[in-house]
Amino acid sequence: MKTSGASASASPLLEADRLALQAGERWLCCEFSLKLAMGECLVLLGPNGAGKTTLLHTLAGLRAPSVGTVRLGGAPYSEWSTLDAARFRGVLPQQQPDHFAASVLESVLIGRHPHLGRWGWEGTDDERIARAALADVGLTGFEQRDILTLSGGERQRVAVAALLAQAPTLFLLDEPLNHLDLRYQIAVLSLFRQLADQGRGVVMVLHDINLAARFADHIILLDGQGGVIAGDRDTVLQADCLSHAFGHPLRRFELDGRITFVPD
Ligand SMILES: Nc1ncnc2c1ncn2[C@@H]1O[C@H](COP(=O)(O)OP(=O)(O)OP(=O)(O)O)[C@@H](O)[C@H]1O
Repeated sequence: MKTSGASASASPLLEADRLALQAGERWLCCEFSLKLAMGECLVLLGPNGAGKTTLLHTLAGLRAPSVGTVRLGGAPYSEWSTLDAARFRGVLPQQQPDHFAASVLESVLIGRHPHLGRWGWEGTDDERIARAALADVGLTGFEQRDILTLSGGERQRVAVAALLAQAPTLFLLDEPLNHLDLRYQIAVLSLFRQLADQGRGVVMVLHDINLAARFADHIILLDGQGGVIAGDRDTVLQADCLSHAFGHPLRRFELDGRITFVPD
């Protein structure tokens, strides 16, 4: 069981060593390594089916790597208890499955479960944290709404609020911008960027290259044919690499100091 906060805080939040991933018969990516420190944001980019979700799930400890190792806070997932891992890293899935009616507040309070005491009751502190998380995603006033009545974007923001309430050190986000309009795309990415700047770590799958250019420190670009380019944002975000990976020509512009890629 991983319980040593001291060693977890001294190590990189996340490390992958000589990682390679396979789905069925197909190799999604050749061997590569990564390290994510506190304060950093890593974006996973690539075309549909390239293996971004598979990679995110592997980094989250939800599936074993085909080759190589993953270490969370300095230790392999096998040394973490489920509860300690849930306190240290939180995952935003690509889809939010809702099978039962529940209030928005109850749904966000699920994020507090790894922190509850022995009897599993949520206290006033948990409720305060959940309400603050709802405020962070612009959903104050939605607390008593049935989750099944929400729009797609509202539901996505509830999922983000539940993850904020979980308050992990490392956030792993699979397409966090799903269903969000332009304003909330920027708001949600700014929120996670701020959390990274305050010392957390963020790994996220994005489809928008320009938002990746704006918010990432590091990029892993999967080309869909097993190729991987991993490195600093400015090293990886080159028009030729991106055009090759996405199978469509892109041009790079600099506008008011901001890098922008435009498809031909
Ligand atoms: N059990 C399996 N057997 C065969 N292929 C699989 C299996 N599981 C996943 N795949 C394939 O692995 C590939 C990677 O899937 P993944 O969901 O990681 O891609 P992605 O980059 O996140 O794609 P998207 O952008 O479409 O969400 C896909 O082509 C998928 O069909």
